[in-house]
Amino acid sequence: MTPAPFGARLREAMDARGPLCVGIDPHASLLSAWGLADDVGGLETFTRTVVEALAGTVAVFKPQSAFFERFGSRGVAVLERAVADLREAGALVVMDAKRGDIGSTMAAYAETFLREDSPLFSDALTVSPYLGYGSLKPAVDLARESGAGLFVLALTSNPEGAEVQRAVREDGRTVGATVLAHLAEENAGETPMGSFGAVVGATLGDLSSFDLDVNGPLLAPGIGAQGATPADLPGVFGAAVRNVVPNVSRGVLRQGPDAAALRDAAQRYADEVRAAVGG
Ligand SMILES: O=c1ccn([C@@H]2O[C@H](COP(=O)(O)O)[C@@H](O)[C@H]2O)c(=O)[nH]1
Repeated sequence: MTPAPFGARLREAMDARGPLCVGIDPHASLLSAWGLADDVGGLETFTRTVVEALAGTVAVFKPQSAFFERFGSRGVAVLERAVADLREAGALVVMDAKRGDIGSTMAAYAETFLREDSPLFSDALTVSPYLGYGSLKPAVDLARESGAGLFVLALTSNPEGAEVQRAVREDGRTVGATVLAHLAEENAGETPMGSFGAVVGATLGDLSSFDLDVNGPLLAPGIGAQGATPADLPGVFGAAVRNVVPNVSRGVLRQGPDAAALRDAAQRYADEVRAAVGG
């Protein structure tokens, strides 16, 4: 049986656990700060500690695939196990792999992360539209079929993103605004919201010149280590703040390896998000 669409499952999870997304980014510097070796054993202990501490309370996790791929197939095995354990505990997993390629290759990426019987099947995947939004079609189609979702890079949190995303097209729209418009089309008519979200950095200040009302989720990295705070969210997202999934990775992970300290940090961010956006 195909599960409910990602957008509906995400809304339910946000209502039940709050919208916070905790990133699992096992940087070498974090492994070292936790007293772990920069090897697969350290990666495994780090990941298991985060999963065991937070999987029962946080709504969404965003493992950063790069930090697992760094260790080759054994690192990917740690990632597979984390995805399975997080989902088993009732959390949603957004795989941050930022895939994007010509359509025929995109289809293979989609099978890797969005086909239900794949070992890396995730509730949603981050993808790049910068080979043209249409190149993402195989991922959109498979996500619809498997009840998964996508988060498409629209306005990223890093300052370098602007040279591409704020470039103005011949029709006068920016590239980022065009990505947002595509997402609004994908999500048209979906309730409670569609499954095709945008990545929009929490670091970007006032975005009122963009139409963020895509009737889908907005994954907002940049809180914590990159300088944004939960209090910034209403100013950045305006009315669309109700669909924001704020991500914090290092801001939480730096509090480890103590499980209680990780839980406290995630709870503090969750409380600050609630105070800022309501709910
Ligand atoms: O625009 C983007 C898109 C993705 N990211 C990713 O989010 C986390 C942020 O980590 P922090 O430690 O909270 O800074 C990381 O995995 C990035 O690759 C982003 O930062 N900005």
